[in-house]
Formats: sequence, C-alpha cells, structure tokens
Amino acid sequence: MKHVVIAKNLTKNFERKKVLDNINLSVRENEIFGIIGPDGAGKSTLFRIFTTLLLGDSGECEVAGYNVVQDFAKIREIVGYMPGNFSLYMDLSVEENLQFFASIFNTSIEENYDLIKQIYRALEPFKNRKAGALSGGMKQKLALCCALIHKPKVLFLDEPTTGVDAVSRMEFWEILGELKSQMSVIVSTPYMDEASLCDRVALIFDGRILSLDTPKNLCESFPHTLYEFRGIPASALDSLRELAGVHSCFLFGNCYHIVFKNLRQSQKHNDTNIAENITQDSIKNILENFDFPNMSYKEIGASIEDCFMEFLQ
Ligand SMILES: Nc1ncnc2c1ncn2[C@@H]1O[C@H](COP(=O)(O)OP(=O)(O)OP(=O)(O)O)[C@@H](O)[C@H]1O
Repeated sequence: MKHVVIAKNLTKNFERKKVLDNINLSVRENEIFGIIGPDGAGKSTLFRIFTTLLLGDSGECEVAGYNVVQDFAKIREIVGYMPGNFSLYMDLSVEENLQFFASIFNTSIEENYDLIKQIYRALEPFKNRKAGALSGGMKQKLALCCALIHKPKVLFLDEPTTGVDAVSRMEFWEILGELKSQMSVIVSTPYMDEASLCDRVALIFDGRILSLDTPKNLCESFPHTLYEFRGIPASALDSLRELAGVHSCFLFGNCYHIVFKNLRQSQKHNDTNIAENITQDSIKNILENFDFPNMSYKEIGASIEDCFMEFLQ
C-alpha cells in the first residue's frame, strides 16, 4: 500500500515545551485522514512541518516520497494547504484571490477549472465581492478553491470547519468526499463528530497520538460497557463522579455517559454474572442517591468522543 505522508518519531519543542512528542503516522493514497484533537494539541504545528513551513527538531517526515527538509521546494509545488485562518487577501475580490493563488503556481483558473467548478459555482455570483465581505462558509469555499487551484497531490486542511455553520460544515465534508478520488486529504478538526467522516483518524492530545485507526475500529475497541443516563441535571456531575462504582462520568449535551468500575469487556465475557451484579449495584446506587423522577438509562455504543475521554483517564 502506498503512503503519501509519513512521520517517523517526529518531535518539536517550542522553548522548553514539547509540542509534538514522538509522532508516528502514515497517510494512504486517496484517503481522508483526520487529525482530531482539542485546541493546543499540536495539529497546526504538525501541518506546518508537513507543508515545509516549520522544521521538526528530530525524526523524519516525507510527503509524496519527498523529504520535508531536503526536498521542500518540490513539496511546496505539489501540496495544497489551507491554514486555520483561511489566509485569504480580504481586500481582494473572490476572483482576484483565485487568480493570485493560480499565478503563484504558474497556472490559471481556466487550466484547472474542472477541479474547482463544483465549489466555485456557489461563489461565482459574488466573484467581484471582496473576500472580507463573504460569509464564513463562503470564505471557507474560496480558501479551498485557492488551495486546489494548482491540482495538488496532497491536500492539507487545518481546521477548515472551525467557526463555520453546521450546514456549511456538512457541505464541506461532502466536497471532501468527492475530492478524495483525486488526491489524499489530511484534515484537522477539534470537532469529534467529524471523525466519523474520515477514513482513518489519529486522536491527538498534548502533542501525542493517543490512538490511530478507522473511526469504526476505535469505537468498537472501547473497553467498557457504556451507559447513557437522561433526566439528571448538569449540576449533579461532581456528585455522580464521587459515587462508589463510577469509573468515569461525562456530560454529553443533556445526558450523562457513565462507565462503571470493574466492567471491562474481558471481565464481562469471562464472568458475565459478576460484572452484571456490579453494574446493577452501581445503578441502584445512583437511583437511590438521586431523586430525579424523569431519570432513565440505557446501554449505548461508544462514540469517538467517548474513546477520546477514555484515553485521557
Ligand atoms: N511559534 C510558537 N511559539 C511558541 N509556542 C507555540 C508556537 N506555535 C504553537 N505553540 C504552542 O504549541 C502548542 C500547540 O499549538 P498548535 O497551534 O500546534 O495546536 P493546535 O492543535 O493547532 O491548536 P489551535 O487550534 O489552538 O491552534 C500550543 O501550546 C501553542 O501555544
């Protein structure tokens, strides 16, 4: 299997802080690879190293078979990069921005119009409008067109959906789904729900990869039985966490996700009765300690966010 991006033991410090800590990953051809993690996890630093804008301190990195240090000029020709702040020229019009990015790569809008036409269609009515006057979703589409105008082999998108409304986010992911037949897409996001739209994801926190797999495999390997409780107010979080038998408890919107102690899947399979008794005792404990008439609970499958929280335990 061919890999288009490879990082081996990649490390980066800023002053004394380790921002990337021994990163190992490889991205396959024509996949959407997600780097999922909260603010400050190191996503942008990783993207800057891949796109040759920053040097790592140690380790190795390759993009499309080229080394990010020795072959930086070649890599710059063949990657598309959409940084977190979209990096458009706000005083230039939509069309002028696109022309500018095309001219940097010695190409023209006409030459590569096929690749962007689906996306550009929504922008065309506003082609004389200054980029600064576009909505968030429109700026995002224009920035994507600018990153695509030279037909890159590998597309790096750093938090492309941050600050963009829910409809534009979904539209954007649909576009990525169509683009992946023509290139590899590496996309970072702090939104855990976007992980399921990637072929594979790396969960990153504090400069370290916590796990790397398909979203499905990650969720299926969640090592506990997970319960969703409804009808308990948010103010009960601390009290729930202090209850005997509770391994972890997180608030997800208006419901709680709770894992009880001693309920690892292995135990569940080996001795279902004991595990089941422990769960029932713990649930009884909750029912007795809290007098919430509308409280209900059920067993649920883990989401990527549940997995992420479990890795941080
Ligand atoms: N040039 C720099 N000098 C010093 N520290 C930096 C520099 N760039 C990033 N950092 C620090 O490195 C850490 C990782 O930052 P990075 O921007 O890579 O994270 P991120 O996951 O992209 O999050 P965000 O969405 O907040 O940018 C943060 O603690 C940040 O403050």
